[in-house]
Amino acid sequence: MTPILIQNARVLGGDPQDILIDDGVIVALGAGLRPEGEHSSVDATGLIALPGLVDLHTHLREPGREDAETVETGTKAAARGGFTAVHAMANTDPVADTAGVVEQVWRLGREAGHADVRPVGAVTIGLKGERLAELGAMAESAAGVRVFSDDGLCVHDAQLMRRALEYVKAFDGVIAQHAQEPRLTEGAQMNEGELSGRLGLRGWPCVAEEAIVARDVLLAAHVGSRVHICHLSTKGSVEIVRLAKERGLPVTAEVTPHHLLLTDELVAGYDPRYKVNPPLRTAEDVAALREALADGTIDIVATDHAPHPVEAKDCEWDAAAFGMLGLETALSVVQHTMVDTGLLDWAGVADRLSFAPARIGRCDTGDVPHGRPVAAGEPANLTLVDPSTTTTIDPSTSASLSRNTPYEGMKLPGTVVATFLRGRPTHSITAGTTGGHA
Ligand SMILES: NC(=O)N[C@@H](CC(=O)O)C(=O)O
Ligand SMILES: [Zn+2]
Ligand SMILES: [Zn+2]
Repeated sequence: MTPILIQNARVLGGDPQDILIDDGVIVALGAGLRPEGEHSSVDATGLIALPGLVDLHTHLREPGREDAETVETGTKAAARGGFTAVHAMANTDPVADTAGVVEQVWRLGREAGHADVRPVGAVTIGLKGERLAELGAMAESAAGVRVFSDDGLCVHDAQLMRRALEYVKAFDGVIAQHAQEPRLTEGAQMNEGELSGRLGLRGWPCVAEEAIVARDVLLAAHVGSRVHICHLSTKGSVEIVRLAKERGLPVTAEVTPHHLLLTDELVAGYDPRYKVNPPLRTAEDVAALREALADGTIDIVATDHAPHPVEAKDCEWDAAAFGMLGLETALSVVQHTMVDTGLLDWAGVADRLSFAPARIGRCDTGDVPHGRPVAAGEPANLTLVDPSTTTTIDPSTSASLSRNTPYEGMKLPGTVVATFLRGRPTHSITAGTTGGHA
C-alpha cells in the first residue's frame, strides 16, 4: 500500500495537523508534512480525526439469524459508523458459549475485514442462567475473549454472578451485565409510569434495573473483580454507579445513543421501532444520563446495535422484538446530544467511544490494539468526521440487513467521511455517494 497523507485534520478537535500513514501505522503527525516519495493525499480540511471507534455492545446475529444481520453486513455498518472494532454479543444461535463458536465469529470478522470482531462469551451455558460456560477456554482461544455477557438476559442468580466474577478475575476479564430483575419485568412492554398506565402496556419499573446494578457493584467489590453495566437507562442507576465509583469500586457503565436522545413518549403511537430493552425512559432520565456521560460516571457509549428482520418489527407492539439499529447513527446522535449541547468536546468523544471501551474490553493492547492515541508509532485506526453536515436518516441506505432504526426521517448532524483500519480504508465517502445513512 502506498503511504497516505491525511492533510489538515483536527485531531481530537484540536488544531489542524497532517497525519502520515505507512504500512498500517501512523508514522508522522504534524503541521505541513511534506513526505518524499509516492503517496496519496486526503484533504481533511474541516474534518475531525478520531481514533477508530470501539463498540463494546453489538449484535451481529451470526451464527443463526443471518436474515437479520451477518458478520459481513454488521461490520460493514460498523465501518460506516466510524468503528474499527466491535464486541459481538453472545446471544446467537448457537450461543457463543464455547471456544469453538467464539473462534468462528472471530474468524468471520477477519475474513470480512471491515472491522475487528471481538466476540463476547456467554456467562452461562445456552444463556440459561444455570451453569457457567467455559469462560477460561473462551479466554484462551484465538478469540481471546475478555468480555462475558448473557446480554438479552440478566445473570439474575446472585451465586452464579459471584462465581462468574471470581472466574474472570484470573485473566482480567469483565462481566457485562444486562441489569434486569426478571421477576419485576414479567411481560413488561415499556417504561413503568403514568404513560404505561394510559397506553395499557405492562410497565417496566426502574427498580428492576437498579436492584441488579446495586447488587452487582456490591458483588464486584466483594470479589474484587470487574463488572460492567450494559445500557444504563435510569437516573437511579446513575446515582448507584456514581456512589460506587466514589467508593472506588470496580464498576464501569455504558449508555446507548438511543437512551441519550429518545424518551418513552414516543411509545404513545405504538410504533414498535421504539420498542427496546431496556425501555426508553423519561426526559429526566435522559438528562441524568447525559450529565453522567459528561462527568465520567458513565464511562462509554455503546450502540447495542440490535438488528431485527422486518417481520419482527412491522407488527403489533406486543408481538414485536426488542431492539434498534445503532452502528451507523451512533456518532451523529452523540454529536447531537453531547457535542452540540456543549456537554462533551471531541476529545471527550474519543474517550467515550474509543479509548475507554477499548480499555474495558482489554483490546487496547495485544497484536491488533484499538483505542490507542492518535500518535506516531500507533496503528492507523482512524475515523474522519465532518461535523458541519446534516443528514436526514434514510434506512434504505443502511449497510445493515435490517431496517429498524428509530431515527428514520430525523435530521442528525455529522457524517463519518472515512474510516481506516490499520491504514486501510474500510469506509470512505467519495463524490456522489454522500447522503442518507441509517
Ligand atoms: N436491546 C434489545 O432490545 N435487544 C437486544 C438484547 C439486549 O441488548 O438486551 C437484542 O438482542 O435484540
Ligand atoms: Zn441487554
Ligand atoms: Zn444488547
